[in-house]
Amino acid sequence: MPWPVARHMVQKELVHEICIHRVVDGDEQYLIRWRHDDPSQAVLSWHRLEDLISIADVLQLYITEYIARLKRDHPEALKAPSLRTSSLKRKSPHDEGASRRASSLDTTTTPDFHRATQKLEVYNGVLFRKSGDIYPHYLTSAKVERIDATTVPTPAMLAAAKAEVYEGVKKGRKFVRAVFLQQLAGIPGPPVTFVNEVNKETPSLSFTYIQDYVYGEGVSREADAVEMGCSKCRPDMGSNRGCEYTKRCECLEYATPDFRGQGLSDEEQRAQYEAWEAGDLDPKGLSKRFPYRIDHDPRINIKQYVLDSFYLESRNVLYECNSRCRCGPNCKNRLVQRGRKIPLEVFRTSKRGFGLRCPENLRRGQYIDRYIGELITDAEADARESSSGPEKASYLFWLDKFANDDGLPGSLKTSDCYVADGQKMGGPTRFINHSCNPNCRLFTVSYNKYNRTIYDLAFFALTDIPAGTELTFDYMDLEEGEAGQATKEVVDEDSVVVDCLCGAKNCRKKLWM
Ligand SMILES: C[S@@+](CC[C@H](N)C(=O)[O-])C[C@H]1O[C@@H](n2cnc3c(N)ncnc32)[C@H](O)[C@@H]1O
Repeated sequence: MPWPVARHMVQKELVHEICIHRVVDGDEQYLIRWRHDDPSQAVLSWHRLEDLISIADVLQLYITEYIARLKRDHPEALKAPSLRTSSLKRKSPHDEGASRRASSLDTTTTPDFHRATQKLEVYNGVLFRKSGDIYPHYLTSAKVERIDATTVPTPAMLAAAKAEVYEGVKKGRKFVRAVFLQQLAGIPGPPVTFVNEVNKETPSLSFTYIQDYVYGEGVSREADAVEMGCSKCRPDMGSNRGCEYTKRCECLEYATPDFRGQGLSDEEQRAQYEAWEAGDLDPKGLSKRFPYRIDHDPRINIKQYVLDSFYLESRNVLYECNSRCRCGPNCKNRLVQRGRKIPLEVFRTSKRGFGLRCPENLRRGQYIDRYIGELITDAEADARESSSGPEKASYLFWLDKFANDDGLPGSLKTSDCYVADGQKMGGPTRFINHSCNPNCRLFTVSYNKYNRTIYDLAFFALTDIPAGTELTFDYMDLEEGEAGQATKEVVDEDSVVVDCLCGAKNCRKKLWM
């Protein structure tokens, strides 16, 4: 359900900050400082929550900082009964209806967007309204109430805000929560719900839910010009005749070869595989391991395609068919591209911020969702990483699977690789936390064997995962033998140290080693 159209919203680009709040006749109001070249002359105006939908992220930041200050300066204020008698009831992760209900707007706390903004107190200017938006207008007229904007919030305003203590932002917090639920409700596919039974926090609203990569500056999809589909496969040809006849499917040309059924001993098969991995064996014309297999879950008698065990235990690339292929839309070599099929739930963990889980049982090899974000260049990723804190590393994924891969055409240098940055935009998988003993893994999925720079990152379940279990993956995902090397590289750079709180027996104690 989309937001009801607000008749009057503050123009986000023109807002400098929210300075303070107050409660008037039970209505929470927030004082906006509008942008102005001269800070002392800035227009200031009080607004009710319904005006603030376009700056709900600014409101969230204001409330978060206000509560942090209260916690520090007036811890007794947070012991007010209102905080303890939380109205946030536990919603069962299995009760889809409850979560759905929660995501529709609560009319007791959600402002009436259709109510016109009534008379507002404005200093240093006036407000005018155009196409549903509110703009400030600086005025020098003697009739306009003037204030030195640099003295705001005044001691009287601060005292009023303090007197209200925690209660003063209660509706604001609910408003922020409602906006977040609305964001989740806008994600296509099975529901993505939200539960927080730990505290009253809401995930950041400074995040845009997108459905595919958003290309940043310097990122181009050029390589798609050479995209080719398989030409010898035919629609609905069935097992061992369509793309599953992997010797013939051109999309699978670079997929993992299958040395089974050729009378080779296990050792010979392994030697062949190692030769292929080292780039010493041309995969052309060899049978390939098909990426997906049918899985039958006897508990619910459902058959579905899951990732083949061999791939699940490796980190090999999954090659799927594409829109230019002759095999057609029913081809079994299309799973990730069909999108998420499972519901998800964002929830508050006790020590690691928010996390993600699935309210249904997941089968080993089951596809979960993609990791998406803004696609940026390697240079831009380096710049963003060095200008932010260590947290940044958790959101950057280098698409470097094919870097320095001399065995394949189109191999590239790491500096030519793109990077998916999921910090400001992405999907619900941005909430997946790290574990040193994970139950999911991120795989490379290519739809174009010639495009080595842009491919999908897709999460699959590594084990059967019971409903409601937190989904995790290893942020480092080192292959055997890589650990020592990686430790040295990152520690030498002296950059990223975040304590790992995954609690696994084999915990490496650091998120980045
Ligand atoms: C991609 S985000 C995951 C979602 C995050 N918990 C949130 O609330 O938005 C990565 C961040 O989560 C936290 N995190 C994830 N796994 C963790 C772990 N095992 N131990 C400690 N913090 C973790 C760290 O702050 C990390 O930078």
